[in-house]
Amino acid sequence: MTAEIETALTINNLSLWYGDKQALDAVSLQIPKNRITALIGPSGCGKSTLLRSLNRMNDVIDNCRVAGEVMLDRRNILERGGDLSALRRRVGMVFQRPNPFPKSIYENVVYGLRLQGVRDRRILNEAVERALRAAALWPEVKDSLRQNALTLSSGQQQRLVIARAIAIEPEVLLLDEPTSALDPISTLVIEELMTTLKQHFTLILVTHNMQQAARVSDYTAFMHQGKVLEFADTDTLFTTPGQRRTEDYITGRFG
Ligand SMILES: Nc1ncnc2c1ncn2[C@@H]1O[C@H](COP(=O)(O)OP(=O)(O)OP(=O)(O)O)[C@@H](O)[C@H]1O
Repeated sequence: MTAEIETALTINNLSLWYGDKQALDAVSLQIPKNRITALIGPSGCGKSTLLRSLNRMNDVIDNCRVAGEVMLDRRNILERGGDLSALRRRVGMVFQRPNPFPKSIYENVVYGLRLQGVRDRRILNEAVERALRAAALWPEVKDSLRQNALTLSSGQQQRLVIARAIAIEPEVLLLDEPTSALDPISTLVIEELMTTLKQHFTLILVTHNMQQAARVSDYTAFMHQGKVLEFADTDTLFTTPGQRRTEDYITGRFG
């Protein structure tokens, strides 16, 4: 990685077990700031587990044990006793299926701000417009902010969920297969959106779609059986992979 690129998150020797099953095995990665990093690899290799570790979503799973460090600004976010809501304000997450709340478009976007105690109507209005513009949804919904979010199409719902995540201005946005439930046109809209969002946020994207990883990401980590086998800038990883397994996977020979 070139020297001028800052690091948003540093993962040191991260291992994770679900009961006796080891799902992550000594993962170390430096996630570049204001870039898109894709996590790819065959089903069950640990992509979602790694992503979910970065805002401690695995905490709720019984029998889940972690070792290692995830450093965000020189603090290990895995330390016990850390403030989880503060962490999730800094590291937001978007899931495979759009999951807006059954509330108005407006209330979805201001949800996190209201939790933080923001009441000033002007601040909330500005945040709604800013987040919806950033999520490329404003022109479509600006006249129907009081409409129930569940009346939107799935592609619009996913952009709304992204607006909800970015309204509280996290530093890192985790995206777990954010387009796998969408049609090709909505997928392209979200892919374009990701490339504009990286100006303000660090994005980490789990995807099964090799073309998507190649199209949108700046860096790619190839995972296999809980390990990161290869991490490189996306062009290098896709054109001249350093490992035989990476090559076999990206050319469709396994996985
Ligand atoms: N809650 C859980 N309890 C027990 N085992 C789990 C749990 N979640 C995941 N696993 C196991 O951990 C391993 C890694 O799973 P993970 O979902 O992280 O992989 P993945 O690469 O994201 O897979 P996919 O591409 O299929 O979504 C798999 O063997 C999976 O079965």
